[in-house]
Amino acid sequence: MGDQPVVFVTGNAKKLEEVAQILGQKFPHKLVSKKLDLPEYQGDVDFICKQKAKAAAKIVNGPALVEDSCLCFNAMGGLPGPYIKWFQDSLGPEGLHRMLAGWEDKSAYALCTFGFCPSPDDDAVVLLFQGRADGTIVSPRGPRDFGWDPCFQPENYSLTFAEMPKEEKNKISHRSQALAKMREHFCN
Ligand SMILES: O=P(O)(O)OP(=O)(O)OP(=O)(O)OC[C@H]1O[C@@H](n2cnc3c(O)ncnc32)[C@H](O)[C@@H]1O
Ligand SMILES: [Mg+2]
Repeated sequence: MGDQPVVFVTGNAKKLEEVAQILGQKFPHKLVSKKLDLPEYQGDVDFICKQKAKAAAKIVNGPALVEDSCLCFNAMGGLPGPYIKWFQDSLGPEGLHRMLAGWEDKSAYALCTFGFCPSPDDDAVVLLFQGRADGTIVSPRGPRDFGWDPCFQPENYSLTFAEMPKEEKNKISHRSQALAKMREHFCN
């Protein structure tokens, strides 16, 4: 990989903001970002992240980092899962909460998977780092600046992700847990 910078490719400004806040200087490689909407692949999350990371590495023609976030409702066998973006865009946090109206089980988990692809070569091996936060889907509370944060209340907390100070979310979130694993890998 040499001294080439790692390019974090995402079309989501809020994701990028959190990644920068969480990682800070604690990453041994130079990390830059590129705002670009990659295809929304279908399949299980590992497959999606591998495809996404390979596509990104080809676009930037070098080492690339991507991330895919799922929101999984236990009552629905893990759906919407990787398809949450479309549900979030069409229904918003109210609609997501209402989707579970017919179910007693409101539990859910957020899954964040980073995919690191070291090169644009077809046979490049993608590394995955995953973090998970368990919680409950509640009637939305708090600012509306990031996706489904207003309707996700993490386990053992009385505030939704949206109501929490950013530093608090970043201590416990699916994203921070995935990044902790990634840091461990690259710093060892
Ligand atoms: O370009 P990429 O990185 O793919 O960015 P995206 O916005 O398309 O993101 P995903 O494909 O991973 O879809 C995840 C959806 O969940 C939302 N989301 C992701 N992380 C979140 C978080 O921590 N809190 C609230 N909403 C989140 C995000 O806004 C999307 O609507
Ligand atoms: Mg996406």
